[in-house]
Amino acid sequence: MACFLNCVRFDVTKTITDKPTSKEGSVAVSSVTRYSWDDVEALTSNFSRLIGSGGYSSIYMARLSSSAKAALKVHVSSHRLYKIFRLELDILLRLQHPNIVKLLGYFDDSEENGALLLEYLPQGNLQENLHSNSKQVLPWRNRVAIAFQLVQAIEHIHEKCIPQIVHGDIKSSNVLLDKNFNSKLCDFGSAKVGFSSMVQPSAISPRSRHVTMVGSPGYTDPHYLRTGVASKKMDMYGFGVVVLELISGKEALSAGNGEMLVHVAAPLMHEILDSSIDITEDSVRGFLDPRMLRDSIDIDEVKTMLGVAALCISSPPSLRPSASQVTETLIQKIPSLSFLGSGKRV
Ligand SMILES: Nc1ncnc2c1ncn2[C@@H]1O[C@H](COP(=O)(O)OP(=O)(O)OP(=O)(O)O)[C@@H](O)[C@H]1O
Repeated sequence: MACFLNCVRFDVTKTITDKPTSKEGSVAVSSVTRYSWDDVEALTSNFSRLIGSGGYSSIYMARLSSSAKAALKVHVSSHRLYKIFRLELDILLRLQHPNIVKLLGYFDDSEENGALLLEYLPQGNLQENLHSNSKQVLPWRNRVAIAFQLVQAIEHIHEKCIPQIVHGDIKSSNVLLDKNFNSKLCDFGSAKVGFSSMVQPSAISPRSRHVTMVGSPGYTDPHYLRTGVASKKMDMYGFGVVVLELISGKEALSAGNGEMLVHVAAPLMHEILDSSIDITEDSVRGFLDPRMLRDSIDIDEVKTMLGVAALCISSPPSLRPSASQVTETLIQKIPSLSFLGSGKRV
């Protein structure tokens, strides 16, 4: 299992189109509209329908026309949080990828108020879809596709953008789903931009021991927590936790007993990475989300996904795979992903 990702090298064609490298300044932003506050009020019918909320923002339903919906993310008004809005705006203006939420427009008073008009994702976030009892159970094929699309979004920001971007907060509530359950990465308010692989958070200075940590409980890379050094590998750690959520249907941090999924999964992760242990079908099935229809699940695909998760959450970070290595592994080991080329519902 040690060479899990490096052993597989075939000449394959990706099933989802990768846009050419987003060279700095080369992405057309002409289709992004700058709105006035009056426009914002009109688009949201005076903020009449709240569809989501986060630590820094409230998200409202907006209508561009009688049929076209959008989502308006209004950042909390403050001088400090304005910087987060600007960061997210500047990043989204440069990003164009089918698995990253699309920016349609924005409002900016250049002081402390900002809002982003985003494409509307009608199925909400992945966390709700996995953990809310009111939602339909996601079939295995959708879960594999969501992981595949998420890692392609990460590959794009890590390896195909100049300057490169670390998202900084990969978690299931930052993965949105469209009507066909295709995934789109959102929330770039914790991102780090403009370095090749590693950066110290700007809040660290020789004089100050104070560090502004980013990340969410259950998803945060322990290496980052120890060192305060953000890197692409912290995104791969968050991705590994999301893959464990997709396989098990368990929350990254249990609301019931406060247990972390990475701890629950640890014994299985050790077995998966230990090439001397032949992992049994029973132990793999024992970890699967019990709500899924078992008959339709290929156990080798589950083993592949578990192997990816195990490497992504492994420490030290240098042993973790890159996003492109994971993409390649999934393409080679999960042939059913080829259906994604058709753009149809799984
Ligand atoms: N484009 C969208 N379409 C539909 N729902 C959305 C959209 N954008 C955000 N949401 C909903 O709002 C929630 C919060 O969005 P987001 O993560 O961008 O906010 P935040 O303030 O940055 O949150 P955080 O506390 O994670 O930093 C999402 O989990 C999702 O449920």
